[in-house]
Amino acid sequence: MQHDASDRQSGTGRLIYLVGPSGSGKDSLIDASRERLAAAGVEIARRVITRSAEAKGEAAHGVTSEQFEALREQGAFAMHWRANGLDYGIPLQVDRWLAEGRAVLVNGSRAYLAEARRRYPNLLAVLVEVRHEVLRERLVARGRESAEEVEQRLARNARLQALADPSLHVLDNSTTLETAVEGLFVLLRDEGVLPQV
Ligand SMILES: Nc1ncnc2c1ncn2[C@@H]1O[C@H](COP(=O)(O)OP(=O)(O)O)[C@@H](O)[C@H]1O
Ligand SMILES: O=P(O)(O)OC[C@H]1O[C@H](OP(=O)(O)OP(=O)(O)O)[C@H](O)[C@@H]1O
Repeated sequence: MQHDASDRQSGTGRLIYLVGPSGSGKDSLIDASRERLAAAGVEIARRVITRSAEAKGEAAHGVTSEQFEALREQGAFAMHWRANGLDYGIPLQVDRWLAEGRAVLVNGSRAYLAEARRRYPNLLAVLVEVRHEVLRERLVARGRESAEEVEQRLARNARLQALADPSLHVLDNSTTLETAVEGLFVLLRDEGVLPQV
């Protein structure tokens, strides 16, 4: 049967919707926080992406466009969007975790934020930000995209920055990853996702 996530209740758990420009450090922050998040009972959604399997530095599940389309038709995704010439899907498992009352962290898209909020009205939106000059350096240093793709990502960032959502909680990752991890945990405690220590 085909599912449409908009038909479903979002459950009682809290969705942590992490966004930010490509290269701002979302994946790095998630990786660096993984053990502490697990210990705190926060689940992390594994994205499905039509990115080639050789792509470096990605903890996502890589599929072909045909496989992605088949999964979408089967209703395998709680959310999905297209950006940077790629399809991204968030597995339906997220809704099961939320229904169990668990907090779930998702590496999301800024362009999809309004739709995500419509589906999960109590989501916590967190924006990972870095200074502009740092962003270019990090994208180039990551070495995953071509020079043209890096420019396209920077241009997309400039466009999306203009649409900044005032409800976003900003987390700076211009300095060390440890500082950003600490900031994430402070935010999760301040927002009541995790208990105060
Ligand atoms: N605080 C940081 N200091 C230095 N390098 C970082 C930091 N955070 C991320 N990076 C590096 O920047 C690049 C982009 O990070 P990544 O996590 O892939 O970003 P995103 O998932 O947002 O696209 C990677 O090469 C990563 O190792
Ligand atoms: O609408 P935007 O906020 O621009 O986001 C669009 C997509 O780009 C980012 O993924 P990307 O493939 O760049 O993954 P990465 O940045 O985590 O490597 C982000 O995780 C979204 O899936």
